[in-house]
Amino acid sequence: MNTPRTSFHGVALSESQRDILGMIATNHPLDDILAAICLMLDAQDPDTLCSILLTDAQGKHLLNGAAPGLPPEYSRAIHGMAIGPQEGTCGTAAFRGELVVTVDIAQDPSWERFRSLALGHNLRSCWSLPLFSHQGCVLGTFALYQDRANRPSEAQLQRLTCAAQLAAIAIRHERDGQRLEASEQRFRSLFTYNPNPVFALDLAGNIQSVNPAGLKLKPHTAIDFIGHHFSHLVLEEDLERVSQHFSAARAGAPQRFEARVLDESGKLLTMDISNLPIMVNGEIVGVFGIARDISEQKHYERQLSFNASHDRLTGLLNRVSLEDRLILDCHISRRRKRRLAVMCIDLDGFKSINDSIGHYFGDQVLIEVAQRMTRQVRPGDTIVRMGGDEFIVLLPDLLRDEDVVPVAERLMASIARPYCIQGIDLHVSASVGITLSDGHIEQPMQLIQQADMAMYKAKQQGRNNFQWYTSDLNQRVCEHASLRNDLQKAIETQSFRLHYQPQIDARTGRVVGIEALLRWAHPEKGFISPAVFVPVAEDSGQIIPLSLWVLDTACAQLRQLGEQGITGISMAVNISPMHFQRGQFVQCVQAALETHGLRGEQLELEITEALLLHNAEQAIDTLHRLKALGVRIALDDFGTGFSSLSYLKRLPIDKIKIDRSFIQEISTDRHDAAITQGIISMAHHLSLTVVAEGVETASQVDFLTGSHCDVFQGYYFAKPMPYAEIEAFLRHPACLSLTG
Ligand SMILES: Nc1nc2c(ncn2[C@@H]2O[C@H](COP(=O)(O)O[C@H]3[C@@H](O)[C@H](n4cnc5c(=O)[nH]c(N)nc54)O[C@@H]3COP(=O)(O)O)[C@@H](O)[C@H]2O)c(=O)[nH]1
Repeated sequence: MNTPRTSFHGVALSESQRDILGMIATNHPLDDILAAICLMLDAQDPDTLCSILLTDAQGKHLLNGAAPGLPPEYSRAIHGMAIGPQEGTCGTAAFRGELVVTVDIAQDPSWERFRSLALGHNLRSCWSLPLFSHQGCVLGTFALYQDRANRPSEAQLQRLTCAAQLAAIAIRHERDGQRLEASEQRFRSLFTYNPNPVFALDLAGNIQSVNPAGLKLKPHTAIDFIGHHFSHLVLEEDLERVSQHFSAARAGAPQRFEARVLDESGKLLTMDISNLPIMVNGEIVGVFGIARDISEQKHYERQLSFNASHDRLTGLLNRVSLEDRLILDCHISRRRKRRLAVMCIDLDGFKSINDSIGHYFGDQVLIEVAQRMTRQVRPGDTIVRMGGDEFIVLLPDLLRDEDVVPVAERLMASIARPYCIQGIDLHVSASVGITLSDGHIEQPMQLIQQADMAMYKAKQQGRNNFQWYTSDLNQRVCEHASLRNDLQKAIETQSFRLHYQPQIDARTGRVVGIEALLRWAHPEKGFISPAVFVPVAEDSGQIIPLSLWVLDTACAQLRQLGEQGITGISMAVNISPMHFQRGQFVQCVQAALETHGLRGEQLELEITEALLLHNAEQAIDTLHRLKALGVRIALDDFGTGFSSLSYLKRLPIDKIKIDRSFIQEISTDRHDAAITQGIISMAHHLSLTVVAEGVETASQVDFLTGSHCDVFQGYYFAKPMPYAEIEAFLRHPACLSLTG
């Protein structure tokens, strides 16, 4: 080896060391530093030649680091040598992780692959130390070669160790720098490309940096962000809470919370914010604020919760919200020592709107009803749509019980005003049930039941009125419910019968018609009057199947009478307003006539004025269609309803039936007598036949005959009777006595 020999000088070494450390500190390229270390060592010990090899990225091979004294051809040849148990001195040292001394390359079995190469360059001995990272990974090797078989002296080993340490420091420094740079780049990417706004705040809460997504919040004032306090971004109402979270994060506890900010356009955004402490060398130096815009999500959440608690059609609260509101209102009235009124409001005549002109019109009426009601109550009051046409109103702050009356009256009056929908005038009214409480009630929902019972009473009282809850109502409502159940069973088992009552011509005394009257023999309670169960069936809708059965049976038995040779009489059937108002009513009548082979004139439908209360135009149209079938129409219970004469002349009817209440006192009460005579005379002017109902005495017959009444019906002639009896009765058509 022809390298100059110089003696070892400790001082010189430490100076060179300082130089090299300086190079490291000033971030010289690693190649230069490693070469300088080698040159330093080569200069110190001319007997040796240095080589620094570095592990590749996979840690499997050694690559040239620096070896300025070694023949380049040799360095090139060993570049990429494997790390392994028998891979020359360096490959083996890297593999074992310890100093490996090869005294004689010519003899060493691990030099098999490179022996001739080494010997050809006059390299005979090699001593190699592995270089380690902080984590104990092998970074490379530092080796000394000599041109003779030899082992290292103590001083040489010291120099080797010292130089290897310097090389390790340089390599670590460079790798740490690379790692730091990579980590910084990764962090910067996370910051820059984060789709959510990210703010770095100092400990005082001033914005130090903001990413592009954050800048978008207020693009025109972006520059103003930096150095400003985060409070400029936050909505004032949320500021105190946000500051508390910031302080907690600054104290080391990561925070997550929601807050509202205003964007550039003044739009209010709801943000899901994370506040994370920024930790540097174990010290908190600031806080990251990472915000995610959840405005849309919040919007949907609000919508979902609104839908869950509100009625879609009217926007009022729905049934789900009722109990909570009621509990709250009980609490309010207890605390303020006020009265709580609960009103149950059910619309009268609403079903017929739905049934006759369709749900669109029904919906529009409900929307309008909700708006009108809302205008009649105070902001602290509650209106709930229970479903269908039923509403609950809660008034939690009444001074006295009677204060509910004007509210109920206002509500009823506002509901009763006509509804003009697509040019069609519609009318509904309201039946209102009221209950009162001081808020001290264990089960507040009982108040709803009480108001409901009172509302039912209002319905029974003729609708369009309000009624108070009283304790005896409970009993009646229970009876009503049980009657409804029994009715259902009776409908299913067809347990009804029809009785027939004759109608007598006043001039001839002959039977000109019979009226079908429904009869129900309850299995336990015995005979129940239709005056009791028909209204229940009307309320529950059970009247429809019942009415259909009556129509069909009456037609079938009239046909049967005809087959027995009993002809020339008509069959009168009572028609419920609910059935009449159904869209299919005319078709039902036509079908019954066809099924039983009857002519229209053989059937007489008895309707009441209640039919005309809601949508009279529609009712008149239906009557015309029935008349077109030949069917005759009688106006029943005349004199008890509103008996509007203007309507009467427009109605396509054939008869009026004077109500029994007038006939009863006809001989003794001159007012009833006068009214009856007036009705008869007016009806005749309109070319209508007059039937007197409930004729019981000869004097009544005399008076009515003298007043030119056309037809009589009543116990004086015959009570309603079953089919077999009416058949026998009609088989012997003797003229009935028309005088006492
Ligand atoms: N929708 C339907 N309503 C019906 C049907 N069947 C009957 N009803 C209605 O029920 C009410 C009570 O009827 P009812 O108990 O049958 O009473 C009728 C007669 O029995 C009774 N009547 C007849 N003559 C006399 C009498 O001289 N005195 C007296 N005290 N009562 C008498 O009057 C009732 C007949 O009423 P009307 O129908 O008005 O002619 C009643 O409102 C029935 O309409 C049905 O199938 N469907």
